[in-house]
Amino acid sequence: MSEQIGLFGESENNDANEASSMMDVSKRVSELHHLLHKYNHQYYVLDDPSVPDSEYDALFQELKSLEAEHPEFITPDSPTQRVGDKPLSAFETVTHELPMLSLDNVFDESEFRAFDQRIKKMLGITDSEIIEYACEPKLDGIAVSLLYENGLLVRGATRGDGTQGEDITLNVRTIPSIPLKLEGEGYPQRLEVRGEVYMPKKGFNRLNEIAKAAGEKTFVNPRNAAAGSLRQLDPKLTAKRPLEFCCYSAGVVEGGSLPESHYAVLNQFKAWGFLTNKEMACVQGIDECLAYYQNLHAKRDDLAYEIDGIVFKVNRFDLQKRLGFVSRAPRWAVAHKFPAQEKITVLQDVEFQVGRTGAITPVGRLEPVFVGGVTVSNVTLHNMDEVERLGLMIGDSVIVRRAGDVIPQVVKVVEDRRPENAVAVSLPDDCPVCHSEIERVEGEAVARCTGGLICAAQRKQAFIHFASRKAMDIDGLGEKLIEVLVDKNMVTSLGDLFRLEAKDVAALDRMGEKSAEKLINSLSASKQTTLAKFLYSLGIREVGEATAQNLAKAFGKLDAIMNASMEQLTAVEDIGPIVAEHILHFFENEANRAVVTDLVELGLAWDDVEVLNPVELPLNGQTWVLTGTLEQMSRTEGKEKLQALGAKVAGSVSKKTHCVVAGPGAGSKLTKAQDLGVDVLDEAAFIEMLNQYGITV
Ligand SMILES: NC(=O)c1ccc[n+]([C@@H]2O[C@H](COP(=O)([O-])OP(=O)(O)OC[C@H]3O[C@@H](n4cnc5c(N)ncnc54)[C@H](O)[C@@H]3O)[C@@H](O)[C@H]2O)c1
Ligand SMILES: [Zn+2]
Repeated sequence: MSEQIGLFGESENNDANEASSMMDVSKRVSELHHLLHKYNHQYYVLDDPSVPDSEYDALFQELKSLEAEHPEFITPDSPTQRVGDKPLSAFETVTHELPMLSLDNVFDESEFRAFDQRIKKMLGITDSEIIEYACEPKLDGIAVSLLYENGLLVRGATRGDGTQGEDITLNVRTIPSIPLKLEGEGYPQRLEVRGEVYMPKKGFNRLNEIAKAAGEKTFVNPRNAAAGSLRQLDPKLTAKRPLEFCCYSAGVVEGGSLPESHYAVLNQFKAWGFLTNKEMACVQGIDECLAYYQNLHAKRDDLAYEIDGIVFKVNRFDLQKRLGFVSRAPRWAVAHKFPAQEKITVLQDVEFQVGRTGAITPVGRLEPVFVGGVTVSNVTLHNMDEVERLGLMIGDSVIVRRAGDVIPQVVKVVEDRRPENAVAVSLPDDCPVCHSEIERVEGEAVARCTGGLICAAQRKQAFIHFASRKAMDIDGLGEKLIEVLVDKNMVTSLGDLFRLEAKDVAALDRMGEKSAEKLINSLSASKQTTLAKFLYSLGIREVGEATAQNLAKAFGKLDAIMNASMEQLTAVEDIGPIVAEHILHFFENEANRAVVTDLVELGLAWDDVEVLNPVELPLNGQTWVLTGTLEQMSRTEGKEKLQALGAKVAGSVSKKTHCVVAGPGAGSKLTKAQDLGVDVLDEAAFIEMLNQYGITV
């Protein structure tokens, strides 16, 4: 470059430009060193990467091309010159007798063809000649070396920094596919077998489900799960993890010999009891390699384990020997990577959707990102527990994963990229569709709209349930007809059904005068019902037939149920605090009450049943929230005491909250209470109040 600039003769200016551009390069190179060292440490040592591989690979490629243009910046400690990272001293150190290297990557066909050409050039063969390649899936796990002496497994080690790894003998011994003793005969006295320890997808999903259910940290992907599981200090933990080992090369060989080609060696290993990959093949030339790549790419999602590309190796050992190595990788092999399944993007917003059953689902709006073969711009965040578990804020950079046909997921927040103006995600107080209050029952992950009867998002479901056989049993009013009536806005509220006129119904597709007449008649006949059926037909959450009957028997009158307190409701057979809370929420909603009144005015009727005497309680009609840690009692105990006084205990603060009890460590709920001007009690004041009502702690 300097020569060229010199030729143009614009020396002074260009020298200055060049100097400053060299400064820029130098600065960027050291930035890249810093970042890649950090990511290496997180990935190889901590088994907890903060960025996806695609991000790492892009930075690595950037450094490689800067170094290619400016070789003066290549230093021995550059990440491009090294393998992995030095492991921690938690395990004994193993010095590899032969270094364990990495692989060069290519990302597209032209880079791959360039690799083939480079090899041919080095071997001094013409372009028309063909090289034999061994093809294997690139298993996404962790490289392991196994040493056998006289056929017995004597040592297992991680790759570490390629020169020194960790002694994980006790851990590898727990992996069923690793033979403790070689089968058959003819093996060298000392034999090092290398391969990948990985976690098949099924086991990975199960492991994460268990962790999620326990509210624990989940693994981002099977690779990190495998690495984390293998490097447990307690081999009993490793033994519980579903790990597999698949061999892919030999290391040290003494006191014996191996076949002359890579493919033959792997087949020999298989005969000695190792698992080899079923997909491996030996092909002639680059075009067959590309066909193999396409074929396996198409099968990628159906494989039982995760792969992130294909490894192609020159099959003949004599050729491998002539090609040799560069600092961190052999020249005779390359990994052709698949498009990334994990990418970083920005969470621009979180919106809340209402499902057919009223479930409120937070949905992340993403800066569109191409991942796993599609552009993803929305991602379900499932529920608020999940949002909290991930620690998500709007504005965050997040890792989005889309593997196979599994729906895209946010798997992690890239914490050190959180902008200063990041905004907490909070559940709205009201349903975005009908503006009814959203309830989030303590202990339940899913929040719901309480406007069951009036919420357009839930309307069809509400009508279908209302008309069903065990509810109002309206003959001739099936799901299809309901869909049409709702879509045409002929009914919006349940009462509208009884205002339908035969002539309007008869005008609908596939309805004649006769069937319209029949429908109107059965609607009118259904009006005489029982209190239990009527209650059931309202579709209150978790109020099934039996609960509806118990309610009817216990209260006798609809009014009494509509105004019942927590204490009265939980006194009813089989009604616990959660169901009681659903009933309370339902009838607290003015719109729901209006629908019920409308139906009664339209003539829905039933005979009264004998009544229980209601009890009045001091906190009837009040909603309380507990947050932070209580020291004199558990949160559950606090909740039970409040309920015993007739209060409802909710999981989130809204303007309808009567009072918040805040212990140490209270966070966003306390802030929200203060913002809304809701009363706040500390634990001492709370206990004092309980005492006043005769409840001792
Ligand atoms: N996300 C991060 O922060 C982060 C950090 C460091 C590295 N990485 C990822 O790791 C890669 C570099 O890791 P690497 O140095 O282990 O190299 P590599 O994964 O690119 O390739 C070498 C490794 O491939 C594995 N492998 C799987 N199947 C194989 C087969 N059939 N034959 C031979 N080897 C096979 C072996 O473990 C071997 O050590 C990067 O490309 C990047 O994607 C990510
Ligand atoms: Zn709603």
